[in-house]
Amino acid sequence: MEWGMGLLLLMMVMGISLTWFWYNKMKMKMREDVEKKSGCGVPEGSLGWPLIGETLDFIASGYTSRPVSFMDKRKLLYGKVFKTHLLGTPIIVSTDPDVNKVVLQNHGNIFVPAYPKSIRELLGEHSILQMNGNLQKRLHALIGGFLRSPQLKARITRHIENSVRLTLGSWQDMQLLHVQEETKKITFEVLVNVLMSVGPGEDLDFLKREFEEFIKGLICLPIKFPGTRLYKSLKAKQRLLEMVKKIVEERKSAMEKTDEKGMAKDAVDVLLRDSEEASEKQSLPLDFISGNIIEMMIPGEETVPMAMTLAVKFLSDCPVALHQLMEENMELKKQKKDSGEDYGWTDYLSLPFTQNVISETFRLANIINGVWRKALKDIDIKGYLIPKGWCVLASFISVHMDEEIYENPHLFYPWRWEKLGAAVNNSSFTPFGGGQRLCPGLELSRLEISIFLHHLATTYRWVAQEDEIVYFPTVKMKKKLPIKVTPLCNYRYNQTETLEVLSPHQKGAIENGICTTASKR
Ligand code: HEM
Repeated sequence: MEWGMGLLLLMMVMGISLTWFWYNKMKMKMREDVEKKSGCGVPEGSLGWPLIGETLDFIASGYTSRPVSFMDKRKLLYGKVFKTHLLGTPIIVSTDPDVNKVVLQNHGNIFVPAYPKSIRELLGEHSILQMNGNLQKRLHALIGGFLRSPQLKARITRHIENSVRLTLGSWQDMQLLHVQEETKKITFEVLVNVLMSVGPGEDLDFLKREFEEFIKGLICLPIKFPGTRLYKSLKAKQRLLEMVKKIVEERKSAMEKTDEKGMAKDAVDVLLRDSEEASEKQSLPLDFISGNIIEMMIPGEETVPMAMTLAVKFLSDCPVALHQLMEENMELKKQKKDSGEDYGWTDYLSLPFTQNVISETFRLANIINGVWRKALKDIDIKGYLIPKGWCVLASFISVHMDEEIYENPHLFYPWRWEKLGAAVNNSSFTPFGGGQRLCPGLELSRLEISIFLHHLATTYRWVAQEDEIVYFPTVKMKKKLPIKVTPLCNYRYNQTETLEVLSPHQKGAIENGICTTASKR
């Protein structure tokens, strides 16, 4: 028995040693071949252990308060672009804004999206997030044009306001609430409205339930049989597809019955109209439209509520910024009250400090920390060779946390944007990606967050409980950010211009409406 165990152990050791030897040999050969061909070098770096590479170190850094430490360590050893091995793939990581720019600007002939297998399975090959070439460009232009249009922004502003007011209103009677959960209520409803005009009710609840089940499988083991996570998520996608397809079909037959051509009311309308105008060969099949409507929910579903949650977190930790944001928003609220006018979408986006808070939140939060691409051919960028077939991670977080670009990069300091100028997407600031895949939801996201912050800051004061940001697999608050709120009419400014809590008696004496008591004017 003992002898048998010994032999087994010996065979295992020999097996591992042989694999290691073979692995290194392949690695060297691959590198020599490519370098010989091109005359420039594959970036330096280590591929780590067989199979797992450096994945454990990468994941471990995602559970610390400095997820960028994985990149920083290697940047020091090998330079701004290095190779490693993550999540089962040898990969070249770029922390250099110029290299990232080339990767993002490429028109799909050198770099194509490369998601992990579970994501690929769930998206399907016809998803805008995976497809390449003319069809991606066409879909991107249609959706981007619709989401950026002033008509949509004007209409959706009313909708977002209602949704925000309803949610904030429900906070009055809550002892403790979780910002991460509450903000999702607002943004999911807005997203579904923009994509397919489904309002509150049973259909919305069904979509929310099934969508949550669907996205649980985005990062999981790519094993597909009854009972596995991936299988359950694919089933949820099927149920979602049935419902969305029904909506699309009903809309199409309604369109055929009328010649009326007003403004498209949602993404379903946009895609159906484009199909109607296109020739037979180019028109988009209904299954394709339904699938893409669901897939477009993925980038919008968690990102916006997380940005709102993190803005609340950063502001709670920085009372000076919170005070300035409140002042600015109170001023707008007073103007609107005095003039009796409704808010327009431009009102929300024209508050400079609030916009700087939002940019700083995006820079620090890194909700999408980078994008993965695959090289279709050998390419040399700034003297770094990226060989055909290799994956590239254009790391946004490393650029956003680079102290050569941002002074004190780990500090929440919205005032930096006053010096840096308007936070437009450029190669050093890419929370929404760039190039031909630049997020079409960029402006809508900023508008939603601005409206949320305005109504929050002019309705409540809050105290946040201790909580931490976790960065892996996606950015989240460990405890969903619990806060206690107090309506702002319970406060007023005292002579030292700080807010003080009013007694019930003082409060009762004020008849001037919910927030005017807090205003200094
Ligand atoms: C804070 C909010 C958001 C962030 C940080 C964000 C970030 C991003 C990033 C980085 C990309 C580029 C992916 C790549 O290059 O592979 C992207 C693409 C995309 N986003 Fe967003 N996004 C946000 C909100 C939204 C919203 C609200 C929508 C929809 C209403 C949306 C729809 C899309 C779509 C359809 C794409 C794919 C574009 C294409 O490949 O052509 N996003 N987003």
